[in-house]
Amino acid sequence: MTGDPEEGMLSWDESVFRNEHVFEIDYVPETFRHRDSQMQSLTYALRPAVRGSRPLNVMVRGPPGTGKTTAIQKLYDEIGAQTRDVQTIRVNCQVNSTRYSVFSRLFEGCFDYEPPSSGISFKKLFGQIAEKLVEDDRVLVVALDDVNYLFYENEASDTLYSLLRAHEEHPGAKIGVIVVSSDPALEVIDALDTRVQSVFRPEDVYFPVYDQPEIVDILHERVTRGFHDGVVATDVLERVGSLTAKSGDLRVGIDLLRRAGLNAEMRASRTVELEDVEKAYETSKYINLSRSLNSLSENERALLEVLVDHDGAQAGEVYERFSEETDLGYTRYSEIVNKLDQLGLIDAEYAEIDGRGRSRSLTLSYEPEAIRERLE
Ligand SMILES: Nc1ncnc2c1ncn2[C@@H]1O[C@H](COP(=O)(O)OP(=O)(O)OP(=O)(O)O)[C@@H](O)[C@H]1O
Repeated sequence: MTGDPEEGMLSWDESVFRNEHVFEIDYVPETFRHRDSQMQSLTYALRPAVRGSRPLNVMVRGPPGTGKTTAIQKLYDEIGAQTRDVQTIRVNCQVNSTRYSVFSRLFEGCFDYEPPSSGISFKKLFGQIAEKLVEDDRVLVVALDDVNYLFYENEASDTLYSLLRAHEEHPGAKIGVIVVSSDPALEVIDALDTRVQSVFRPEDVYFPVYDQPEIVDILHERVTRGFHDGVVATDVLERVGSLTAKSGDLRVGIDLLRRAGLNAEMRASRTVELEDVEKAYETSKYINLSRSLNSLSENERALLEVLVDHDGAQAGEVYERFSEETDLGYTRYSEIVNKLDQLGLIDAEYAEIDGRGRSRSLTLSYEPEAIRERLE
């Protein structure tokens, strides 16, 4: 960047940011407003754990970017400040999407090191975790964050069943489960096997999308902490709020602020202007898409790549192209189609084809170009 001594211009070693870190993905906000009733319900459910008893199980639901993960983090911090007798672990099911890998993560949380990489049976893995809990007389609270991913892999029922029946196979083991789902189309309870339904009666805690005034209020605090005084004027913040309210995903707003700040710096400006926000929105509005794409396996991405060039084609035709790229059979292919559909990346709709019965047509939910760019 070229230095410019003019009034209102940034010199090369200046920044509009006071603390850019507050816009990063892993930043835990100091204050957590507009979620009092949800925090109360969660506290109520987990209180028994602090007294050494098994807590109530909880089902947390709500669209992406509505504060579910942050609520769990806040709660875990509060519990940690109260007692050492509760082991709290958050499992990101986007990353750990099978029962075995969920329990590997629990093992790591309990022992502070990873389970042997040579691989031990699930039974052993589970046994060691349970033994450790009983030995240390600790209650385990497991949050299965983005649990919808376990459903997409057909692993949810087995995972929950093991967790919920732990005390039967391992007397004295006390485990509470918080399942967190961000898929509005997923009826968590209905999607579980009946054997799990009969033992899983969770407290329901719902996180609705924030409305625009709430979004502006929350983002105002980020602006104060993240930018120098006077960098973001009220009308600019209001614009960020209204763009964010379109999806209700707070991540869009946080990303928007950061990118708009960078755009201002690019112009060597001391203030963020509306044009910086509009330009940033072209990228920030896809933040959820980028997140979903990052969680995909190679085969899942390969299918999307085929679809970018065959948007709207029939499933059979797409399979032909897909099988040229991979050696997967039709059953596995169908499973991937279903997963991409559930993730909201594609729309797989049955349609009549003349004289040939029903077939699915596969349509991308985003512009093909937006997907192509983000797959590269
Ligand atoms: N009330 C709030 N106050 C301050 N920041 C918030 C608040 N709610 C959410 N955030 C911020 O918004 C971002 C998204 O929140 P979070 O990850 O908790 O959402 P989520 O509901 O778990 O999303 P997903 O379902 O996609 O995992 C985070 O950066 C978080 O810090």
